[in-house]
Amino acid sequence: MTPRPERGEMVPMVFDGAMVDDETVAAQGQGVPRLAFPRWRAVVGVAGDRVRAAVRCPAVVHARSVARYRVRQAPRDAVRLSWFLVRGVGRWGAKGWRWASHADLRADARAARLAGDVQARRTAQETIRADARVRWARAGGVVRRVAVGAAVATVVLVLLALGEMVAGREVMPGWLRAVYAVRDAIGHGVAVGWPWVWRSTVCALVCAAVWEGRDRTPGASWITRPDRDDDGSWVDERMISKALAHLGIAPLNAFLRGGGELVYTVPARRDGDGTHARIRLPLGVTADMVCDRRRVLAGNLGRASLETWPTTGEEDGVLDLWVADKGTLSGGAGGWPLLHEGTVDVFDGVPVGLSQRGVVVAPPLPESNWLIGGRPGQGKTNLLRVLLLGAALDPTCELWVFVMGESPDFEPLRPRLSRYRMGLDDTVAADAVRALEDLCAEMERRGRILGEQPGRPPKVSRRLADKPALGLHPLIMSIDECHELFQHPRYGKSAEEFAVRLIKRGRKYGIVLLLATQSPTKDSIPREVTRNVSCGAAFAVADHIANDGLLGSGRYRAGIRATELRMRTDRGTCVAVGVTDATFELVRTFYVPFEDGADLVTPVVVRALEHMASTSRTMTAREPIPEIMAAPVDHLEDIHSVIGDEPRVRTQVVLARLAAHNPGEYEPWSARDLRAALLRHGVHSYKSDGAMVVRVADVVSALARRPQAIGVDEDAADVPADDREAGGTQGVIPASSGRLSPSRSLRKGPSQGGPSQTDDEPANGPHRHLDGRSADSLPPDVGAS
Ligand SMILES: Nc1ncnc2c1ncn2[C@@H]1O[C@H](COP(=O)(O)OP(=O)(O)OP(=O)(O)O)[C@@H](O)[C@H]1O
Repeated sequence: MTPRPERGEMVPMVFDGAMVDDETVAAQGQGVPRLAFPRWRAVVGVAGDRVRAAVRCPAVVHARSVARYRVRQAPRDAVRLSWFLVRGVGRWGAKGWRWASHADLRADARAARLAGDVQARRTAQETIRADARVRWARAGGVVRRVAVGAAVATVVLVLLALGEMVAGREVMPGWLRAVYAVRDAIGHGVAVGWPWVWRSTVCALVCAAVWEGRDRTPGASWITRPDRDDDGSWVDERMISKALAHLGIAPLNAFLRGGGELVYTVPARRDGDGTHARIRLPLGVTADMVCDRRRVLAGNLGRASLETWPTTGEEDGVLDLWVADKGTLSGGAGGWPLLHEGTVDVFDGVPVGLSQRGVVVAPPLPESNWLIGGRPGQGKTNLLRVLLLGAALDPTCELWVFVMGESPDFEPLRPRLSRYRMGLDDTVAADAVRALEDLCAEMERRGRILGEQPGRPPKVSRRLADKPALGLHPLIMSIDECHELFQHPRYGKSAEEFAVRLIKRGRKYGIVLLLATQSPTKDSIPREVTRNVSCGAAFAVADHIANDGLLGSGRYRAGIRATELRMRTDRGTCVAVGVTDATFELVRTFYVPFEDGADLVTPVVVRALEHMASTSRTMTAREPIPEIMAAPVDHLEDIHSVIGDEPRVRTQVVLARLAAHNPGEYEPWSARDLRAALLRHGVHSYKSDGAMVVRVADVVSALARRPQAIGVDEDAADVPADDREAGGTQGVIPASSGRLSPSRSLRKGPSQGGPSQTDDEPANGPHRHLDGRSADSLPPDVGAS
C-alpha cells in the first residue's frame, strides 16, 4: 500500500512500467524489419509519383470523368435509346405518310383555300396531280428496269443450268467455263454473306432509326457530356444552346421548342484562355436581350459572371459570346514586362496588361487619347502610371503630368517630366489649362510643319518624330482626377474647350491626352470629351451611366459592362475599348508598385533617364521653345475700362461688362470675386440707392497708387507673400535636359497667384522665373522661321 503523502509533500506519480536490460533491447531490435533496398524503394517512389502525376493530368481526369459518367448513365441510356428507336420508326412512318399523301402540297392548297386565293389553290392542286404522275411514272420505270433485269438474270441462269445438264463442263470451251466459275463464286458469296448482309442491314436500320428518333432539344446530349458536377466542364455549341434555351427569353424559347436550331456562324472554338462562338439569333431575339440575362447565362454555363461575355456582334441579331476557362481571370497579370529591362517605341505600343485571351495588350500611344475611370482604389492611377512609364522609356517622348489633387502618385516620375504640377489649389488648374492651350498652339505649329514636308504627310510618323529639327516628337499630357479641372468654376470651361480641340485634332500631330477620373458622369467630364476619346478604360463602375461615359454610349446595352467588375476583388482589371481591334478587351493591368515603401517606379525612371543620356534620339536634343503663357489680365485696368467715364456703376453691371469684355476670365466671376479684386487695390464698393456700386474715382486713384513694376503681377504684388494661395508643386524639366536654353517668353506670366519659386526646388528646377516666364522643351517654330 502506498503511504499517504504528507500535506505539501511532492510525490512522483507512476502510471505503468517495466525494467528492461540491454539484451532485451537488442533482441527486440532484431525483430524489426530493416530497409533492405532503399534505392529500389526510391525508384518505385519516383515511378509512383510519375503515375500519380499522369493520372492527375487534365486529359486523363477528363476521360475518367466521362467514363464514370457513362457508366452511371448506362441504364438510363438503354431506355432512352429504345425510345429513340421507336420514335425514329414513328418519324419515318410519318414522313412516309406525308410523302405518299402529298401532305405538304395539300397543306398549301388548304392554306390557299382558307386565304381565298383561288389561283394559288389551283396551282397547288395541279402540282399535286403532276407530282403524283411523275411519281408513278418514276415508280413504273424502276419496276420495269427491275423486272427486265430479273428476267434477263433468270434466263441466263436457266440457260447456264440447262447447258451444264446437257453437256459437262469438261467439254465446254474455256470462256464458258470461266462464266460458270463466276456464277459459282457469286452464288457462294451470297450463301456465305447473306446472314451477315441482313444482320448488318438490320443494324444499320436500327442505328438510322435511333438517329432519326434522337432528342432534338437544344443541348440534349447522351454520348459524351458529363453533367455539370464535373469540375472540368467545357463549352461547346450544345452547352451554349442549352444555356440559351434556359434564359427565359420567350421568342427564343418558342423557336427552340418548335424544333428550331441555332445557327453558329462561328462554331465554339478555343480563343486564348477561353471559348468563342458567334450565334445568329432567331427572329424576335436580339443580342442585348441575352446580354441582359448575363448572370443566368453564366450560371447555365457553370461560369462566374465575369467569365461570361455575351456582346452584340456585327448586327443586333448576332451574339458574340466569349466564355473564359474556369478561374483563368482570377489571377493578376503579373509583373510589367519592362520593369527591369527594355525600351519602348510608343508608335509600336506600350504594354499595359493581359487581355481575357491571355495576350499582352500593348496599344500605340500616338493617334489615341485615353479616358480612364472607375471607382476609387481600383487601379486607375496605376494604369496611368504604366502608360507614362512606357512613354518615359521612349527617349523621344515629352511628358507633362498634372494631378488635380494632393497625391504623390507621380512623384517618382518627376525627373522625367517636362511639366509637373500637383495640388488642389487654383494655380494647378491654371497651369493645366495653360498647358492645354500650349498644346493647342503646338498643334497648329505641327500642322504647318507637316504641310511643309515633302509629300505633305497626313500625320506624324516615327520617321518624322525622329527628326529633332522638326519638333514632332510624341507629346503626352496626363491629367489625373481630371473631373476637378473640368468642373473648376473658373478654368473648367477653357479646359473643356482646349481638351476637346486636342482630342479631336491632336491625334495626327503626335499629341496625346491621358485623362483619369473617379467620376465619369456627364456633369464632371464634358460630353465632347467622352464622345471623342479613342481609348476608354473602365475599372469597376457603379452604373451604366459611368460605364457608357467611359466606354462610349450604347456599350452597356451591347454587353460591354464594367459594372460586372467587383470592387476590390477585380482591382487592377478594367474593361477597355479602342485598345485593340476587338470590340472590347477585359484587361488585367500590369502592376508597378508604388506604395507602402515599395517603389519600383523610380528604377524605371532612372533607367529611362540613363537611356536618354546614352542616345541621340531624345526630345531634349532639340532646341526648346518657351512655354506659351497666358496673357496677364489687369483686373483694375479692365474694371476701369468697363466703367469708363461714369461716376459710379452698379457692381452687377460691372460684372456683366467684364464678362462681355473677356468671357474666359470674367464669366465665372461673382460679386464676391469682384469685391475681392477691388479690395486687393484698396478700392471699396458702396451702397447707393439700395445697390452696390463701384466709383470711378476710387479706381482711378488706385491705378495711380499702384507700383509700375513691369512683368510683376500687380495683384500678387499687393498681397503679402504669406497671404497668397499656397502654390502647387512646380513643374520640372528633366534632369537630363540641361541643354535647354533660357526661355523666350511670348507673353507674360499668369494673372493671379502665379506659383512662386520655392527654396526646395531642384537646381534644374522648373525653370520658371519669378516673373512667371518659364522654359519648356517644346521645339522652336521652325515652320515660322
Ligand atoms: N494591376 C494591379 N494589380 C494588383 N493590384 C493593383 C493593380 N492596380 C492597382 N492595384 C491595387 O489597387 C490599389 C489602388 O490603386 P490605384 O491607386 O491605382 O487606384 P485608383 O483607382 O487610382 O485609386 P484612387 O481613385 O483612389 O486614386 C493599389 O495600391 C494596389 O494595391
